Amino acid sequence: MTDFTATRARFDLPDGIVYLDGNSLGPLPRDAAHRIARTVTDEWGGQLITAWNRAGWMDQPARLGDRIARLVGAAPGTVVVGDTLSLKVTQCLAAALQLRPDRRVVLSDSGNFPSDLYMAQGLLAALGQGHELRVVAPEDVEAAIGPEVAALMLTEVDYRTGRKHDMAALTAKAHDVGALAIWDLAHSAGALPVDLTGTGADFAAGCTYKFLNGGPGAPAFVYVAPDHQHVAPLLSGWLGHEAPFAFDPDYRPGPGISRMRVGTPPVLQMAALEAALDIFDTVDMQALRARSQHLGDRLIAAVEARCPNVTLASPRDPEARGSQISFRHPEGYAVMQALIARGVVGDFRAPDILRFGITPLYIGEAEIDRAAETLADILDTAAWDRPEYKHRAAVT
Ligand SMILES: Cc1ncc(COP(=O)(O)O)c(C=O)c1O
Ligand SMILES: Nc1c(O)cccc1C(=O)C[C@H](N)C(=O)O
Repeated sequence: MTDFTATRARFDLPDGIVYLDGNSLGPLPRDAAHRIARTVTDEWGGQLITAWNRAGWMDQPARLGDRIARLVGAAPGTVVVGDTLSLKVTQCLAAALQLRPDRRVVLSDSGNFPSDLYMAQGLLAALGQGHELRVVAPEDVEAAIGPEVAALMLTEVDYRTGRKHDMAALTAKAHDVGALAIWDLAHSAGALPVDLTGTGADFAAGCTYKFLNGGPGAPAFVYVAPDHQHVAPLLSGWLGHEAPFAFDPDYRPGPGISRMRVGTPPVLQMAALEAALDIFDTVDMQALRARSQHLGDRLIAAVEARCPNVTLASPRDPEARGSQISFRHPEGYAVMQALIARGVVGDFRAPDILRFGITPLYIGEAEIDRAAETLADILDTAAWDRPEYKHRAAVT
């Protein structure tokens, strides 16, 4: 059982706001400010350099990794936090290619987040071994998994539509042809149950500032299946070294997942993430999923009943989507600005997608209903049709 009234009380949300953008940046856990203040004042201020040992800063990436491991169905010692998701995906891809030296194709899909594709392009070019990044439509991925594929590199939940891949089936298909599977869990971790061990995923990475609520700039996490932890890391930074404080000029990878560390961990961000993960300690991910599906269905039903000019962009089947609902409208950007002006915060993704994150830890039926009613009113009255709502900001 999960008490969602209790989890709601653990977030500091502005009054009057319906926050449906936790799929991009989670809100502030109430304990985070206090936890960061304590890290700043008692640890940084009071303990200075000794805090790396006394306050446990140096081991925090592994401790937080183990806490995230529980949420993504991974064993202790298989997850570590640090760096950004773009970098962690790159490390995963490099490791997978090292394990499949005779193959030259990396298979991904057009629903993947562009940064993953960009990083793959950069890595493959730098390797200079003639690898091809093959990008197919999401629905064509399964058929495209063939014996030439070294690695399947996918984001489980599409950032635009919320469409969810079948991680177990695609990983199994990849393994059938001798390929490895890398999963980006940016829109999965903290949003729905993930079973990295059970699906046999080879590598995975995710960010902690979305559904996990670790705050802007919170570090990413990376998962390496136990069988692959012997691979030499692409980014051979000193904190992934076997003995960082030996200051040996030659790199020797550290044991297990520790070799996926690169450099100095973000101590203040980790303090915030720790506070966010405390909330997840009280959460049953199956209960979270059930409530997310119910709230998503409710939003779809309310919007479709009242807003004939928007079309559903997410799968109608709750099992086939993650924890966001997207709709299309030709004036989506202006409509979203009008919604935000009325306190309903979602976001927009080009060319025409209105995105609403469904986050049961702090969103309930009342917020879903208010969002749908506000959207209907904005569309009925064309309240979006104002120049100030059409002017695009740098960050959308
Ligand atoms: C699916 C996905 N992958 C990768 C990224 C990039 O993450 P980062 O900016 O932390 O590198 C994002 C979001 O920014 C994302 O949604
Ligand atoms: N990481 C972000 C940022 O630094 C600024 C604005 C947005 C983001 C995001 O995470 C976007 C997100 N990946 C998305 O799904 O669109």
